[in-house]
Amino acid sequence: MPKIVDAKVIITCPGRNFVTLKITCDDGTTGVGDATLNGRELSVASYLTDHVIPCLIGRDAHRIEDVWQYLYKGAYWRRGPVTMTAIAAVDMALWDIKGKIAGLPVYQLLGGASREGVMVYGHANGTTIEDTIEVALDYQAQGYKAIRLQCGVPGMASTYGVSKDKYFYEPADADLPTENVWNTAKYLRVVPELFKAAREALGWDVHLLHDIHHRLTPIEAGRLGKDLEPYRPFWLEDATPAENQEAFKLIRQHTTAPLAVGEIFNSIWDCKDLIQNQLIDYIRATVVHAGGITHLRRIAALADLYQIRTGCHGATDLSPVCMAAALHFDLSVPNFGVQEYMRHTPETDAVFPHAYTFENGMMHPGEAPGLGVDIDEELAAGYEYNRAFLPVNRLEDGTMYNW
Ligand SMILES: O=C(O)C(=O)C[C@H](O)[C@H](O)CO
Ligand SMILES: [Mg+2]
Repeated sequence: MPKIVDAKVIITCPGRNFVTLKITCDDGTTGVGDATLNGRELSVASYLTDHVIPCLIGRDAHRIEDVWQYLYKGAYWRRGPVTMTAIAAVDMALWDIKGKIAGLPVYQLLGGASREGVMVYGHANGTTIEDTIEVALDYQAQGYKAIRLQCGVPGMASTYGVSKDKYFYEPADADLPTENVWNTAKYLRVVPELFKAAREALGWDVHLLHDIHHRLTPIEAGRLGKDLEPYRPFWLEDATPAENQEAFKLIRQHTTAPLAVGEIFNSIWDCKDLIQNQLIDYIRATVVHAGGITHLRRIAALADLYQIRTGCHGATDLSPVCMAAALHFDLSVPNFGVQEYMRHTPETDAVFPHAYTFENGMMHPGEAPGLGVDIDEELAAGYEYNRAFLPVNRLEDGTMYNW
């Protein structure tokens, strides 16, 4: 058995913060797992270093399911983003080790490829509708088959999804949270205009997505869904906060726009009712925040019973380690839908050398044994942790709102 003899947490900031777990076995095999929880990074680092790593030393690295159950049930305090991100990091690292020892890419251990490649969507953003369309046209020219459209809202200084850079979206940007301002009525006017312009410019052969980022009430989301139906959206993402899973019933009663939710979910219990009542079409839970490959497969298996497909979150705060793990999962899972792909900066790509590739709107995890991604520790050490927060959002009268 490959015995775990060492594990450590590596924190680095090649343009943004990433937390990585690296596990070493007695035969020298190493595995990596992403443990990044945007804006709350150090809590997971401490959870791993102070509470998980001591329990890993001496264990059989091949017993992935047993280690998962040991960390989940053994914590007593189940679920929650910090716990589940820490478990995910261990899980990813153990799949990486198993693949390396077997001499196989992880997707082969998950049952092999169910498709030739993984369709990804890019994030096209701009201050105005025209700017956004220009970026979307560029994505289309690069071969993207699916594009998420986010534009500024006239009369509002800033909003989710619109960054200073056309191609890199990075919301965590300050030593303390930035304050955004929100006006639902203004937003509801601009998005149908954006989709109308996009269909005129991009045609009908490309999937168009939109992220509402938890900002509408269910009835407002129903209204927006109806307004967008003529433009055939691929999905509306995070239409309303999902703590109350029943809320999605109301949206469903009013629109046939497909619904995607789950990037902040951390366990199957967050989406059980949404799935079993067929209130969504895509589940966006991710490898890093929802308990690793092991738990995400369980969520996907439940979703498959109800013809719900996967659509994993893949923003820049999910490291290349998570991206690699997601691609192995995506390639193998029967009910794959789409994968988000926000490219990382060259500095991040250099710290995390990886085998995955992008070509013509499709990605592939590559054939390297394990996850096919590593961390260059020397390079990582050159980028010191830099505290950053996600923004907060207030209504125009100052009321705290959903970001
Ligand atoms: O990429 C997305 O869909 C997002 O909603 C981005 C998130 O705001 C971001 O990953 C939070 O850390
Ligand atoms: Mg989102």
